[in-house]
Amino acid sequence: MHLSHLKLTQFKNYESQHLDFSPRLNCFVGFNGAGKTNLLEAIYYLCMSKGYGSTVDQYSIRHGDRGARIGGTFVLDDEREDRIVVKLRKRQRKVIERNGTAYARISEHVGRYPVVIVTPDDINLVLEGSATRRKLLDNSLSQTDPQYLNHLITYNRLLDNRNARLKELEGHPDHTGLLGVYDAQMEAPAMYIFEKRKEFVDPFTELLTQAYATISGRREEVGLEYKSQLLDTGWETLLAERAEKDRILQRTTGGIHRDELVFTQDEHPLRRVASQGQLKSFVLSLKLAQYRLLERSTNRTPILLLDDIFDKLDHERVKQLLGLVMGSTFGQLFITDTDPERITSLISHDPAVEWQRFLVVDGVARNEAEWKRFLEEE
Ligand SMILES: Nc1ncnc2c1ncn2[C@@H]1O[C@H](COP(=O)(O)OP(=O)(O)OP(=O)(O)O)[C@@H](O)[C@H]1O
Repeated sequence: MHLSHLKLTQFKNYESQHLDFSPRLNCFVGFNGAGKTNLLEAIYYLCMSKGYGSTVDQYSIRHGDRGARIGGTFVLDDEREDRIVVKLRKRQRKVIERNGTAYARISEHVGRYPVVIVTPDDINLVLEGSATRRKLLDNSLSQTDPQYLNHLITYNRLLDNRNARLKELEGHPDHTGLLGVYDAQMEAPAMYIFEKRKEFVDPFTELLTQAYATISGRREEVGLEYKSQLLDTGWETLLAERAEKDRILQRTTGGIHRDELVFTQDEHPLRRVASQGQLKSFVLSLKLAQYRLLERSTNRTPILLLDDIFDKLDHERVKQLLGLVMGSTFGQLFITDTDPERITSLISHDPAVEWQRFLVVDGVARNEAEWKRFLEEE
């Protein structure tokens, strides 16, 4: 599977942009702030129906405009084409269409066109709080199981309602029984998510170990452990045990929103024992394991987006990573770089790799032939 075409209208710093891509490697080259990452973001929108990280839909609309449109054509393995359009409008629900028909639920879209993004911020998977690691779980499982995403959306909505109710009560007992209603409604989504997260760990760890050995060539054994309050107790008991604490703290202290993934190196907490280099290798391995897991579960080759890897990763690791992902077992790649020569020198030794380089200047991206024509016409 690959993305053959991208069409942007009023998206971030792009007014109007059409791009045709290579099925293998595509590089976006340009100065800082030119709009390279915005192109990766647009591709991510097409696959995941949203931007990555903390991107907010409203801020993806070009300043001063009232709406944005991202259109893309995916070519599937049997040569069929799927046309996807994401429409963002100020203060309105976003609409996603597949071959001209809008989805009733956006969760029906996620997972059809699997994607993995590698960014310098990935190091936060190790350094920051547990929410970033739950996102890794949720991102992977949402792409492989539409039910998972539906349950997650339901759970988060009920959790918000429950927390709002606890605040409203200001530490007093709930005589209306509303909290009990939320508790009962949360059980099915919570247990579904818990079971899926538990099942995720073993196959993922195996892929992680393989990826780490390839990237680092080292002997340390890396792993991960899933921690959940639900491993020790059932849903009803958990909430009953925490009822008093919840009332006093005015928030929900038990549930799958408190789950944690613990990363280990030779059975020690990774963060405590790993060197900087080992941390970076580990984080890349997480993403490559995610890639393989998605490939296996969706039966499609995911799209791989590599953002800013040259500026933040050391040269050796970048070389190793590129050598790996340009191999025949990977699919379509999109890479950003500020230096037009660097990427060329790294990949030009492999004539088998079909690639396309785009120069990005202030919200305009063109391949080399297009730039030449444009400059001749000027
Ligand atoms: N909603 C928006 N409307 C207009 N411009 C926007 C909008 N959101 C972001 N931008 C602009 O997009 C540019 C940032 O683009 P992007 O992050 O893609 O740059 P980049 O080429 O990846 O840079 P770097 O090399 O620094 O990562 C900035 O100039 C920013 O002002």
